[in-house]
Amino acid sequence: MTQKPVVFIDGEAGTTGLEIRERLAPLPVTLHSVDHAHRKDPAARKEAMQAADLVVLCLPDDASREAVEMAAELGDASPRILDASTAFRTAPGWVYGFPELEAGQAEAIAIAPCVANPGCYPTGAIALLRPLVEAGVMDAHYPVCINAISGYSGGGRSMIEAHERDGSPAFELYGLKLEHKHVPEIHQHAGLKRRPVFVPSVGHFARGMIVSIPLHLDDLNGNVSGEDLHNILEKRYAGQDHVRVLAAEPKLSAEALAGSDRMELRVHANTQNRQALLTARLDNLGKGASGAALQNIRLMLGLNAA
Ligand SMILES: NC(=O)C1=CN([C@@H]2O[C@H](COP(=O)(O)OP(=O)(O)OC[C@H]3O[C@@H](n4cnc5c(N)ncnc54)[C@H](OP(=O)(O)O)[C@@H]3O)[C@@H](O)[C@H]2O)C=CC1
Ligand SMILES: CC(=O)N[C@@H](CCC(=O)OP(=O)(O)O)C(=O)O
Repeated sequence: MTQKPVVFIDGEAGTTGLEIRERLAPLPVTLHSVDHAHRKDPAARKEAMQAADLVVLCLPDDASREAVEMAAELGDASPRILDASTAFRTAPGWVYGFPELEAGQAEAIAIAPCVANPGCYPTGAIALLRPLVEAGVMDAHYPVCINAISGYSGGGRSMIEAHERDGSPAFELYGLKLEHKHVPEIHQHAGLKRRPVFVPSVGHFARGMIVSIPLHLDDLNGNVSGEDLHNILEKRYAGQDHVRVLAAEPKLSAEALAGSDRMELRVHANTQNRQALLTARLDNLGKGASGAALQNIRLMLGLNAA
């Protein structure tokens, strides 16, 4: 009998770590943990890394960078790494953990030593934009503006605690310096040459997300209709379990996919006004974090039949 691969989740008590742990429970892997009291003890974490085939980092960015340095010090005993933070998503040498990104991406993830799990907002934005840029319909210099709303679990333990006490706003725009940490990732992996404007917001609901991108159809190439955009996305994601391209709806609730690992893409168009709105709906903790992490873990450990 072959041995089960050993997985260590560094940050397993956090919001993302706990969700990954739950999703791993039914899979043929051995989970290696560090005693809660020692969860920030570098020596204990390094020992756990040494015992693991795969380390999943569910930590703030700086702690992730430290963990990667720690793993590198193990030399030949260094485990493979899946990082859920923002730290390495545009870093050379790291594979971007979005299996649906393009042909060959899932295969690249399967053999990569280091994989960066995508951000929640970028997952929606890149899924909508990249196929249009690659099809030549959207110029890479198009002035893209992205609006998004997330459930408060997107802000991790501290934001969850703040919202679950009294007094958190029902709806809040943030990132108003227009330098949110996800912009470089969207810019690079969507294939854009011009930096997009990104306006995130958070609502007083636990989980769920909508990313929406308004477009002027006359500023796209090839005199395209909303139906053409839908067809490009539909063809691109045909056969993908986690990404569905669906018909436009009159209304969208951000919470509808809470608890799911799927993402829904739609094109809402007004033919007469030559305008369209692209939308991606997902769970920030599902396809936006732990669900995507599980897709990557399965690929990295060859567990897709399990
Ligand atoms: N929440 C979300 O929707 C998403 C989050 N992510 C990313 O996942 C990562 C984790 O986020 P999230 O789970 O939300 O955050 P949380 O704050 O909920 O969890 C972070 C965990 O890391 C622990 N931790 C902090 N510093 C260290 C350290 N030096 N060594 C070991 N453990 C440490 C924390 O412990 P303690 O609480 O005791 O300090 C906590 O358990 C972040 O990089 C985030 O960007 C990615 C996609 C979506
Ligand atoms: C509501 C909220 O605060 N959301 C977080 C994004 C979620 C996150 O930190 O995760 P990833 O970078 O790993 O996707 C933020 O805007 O910083």
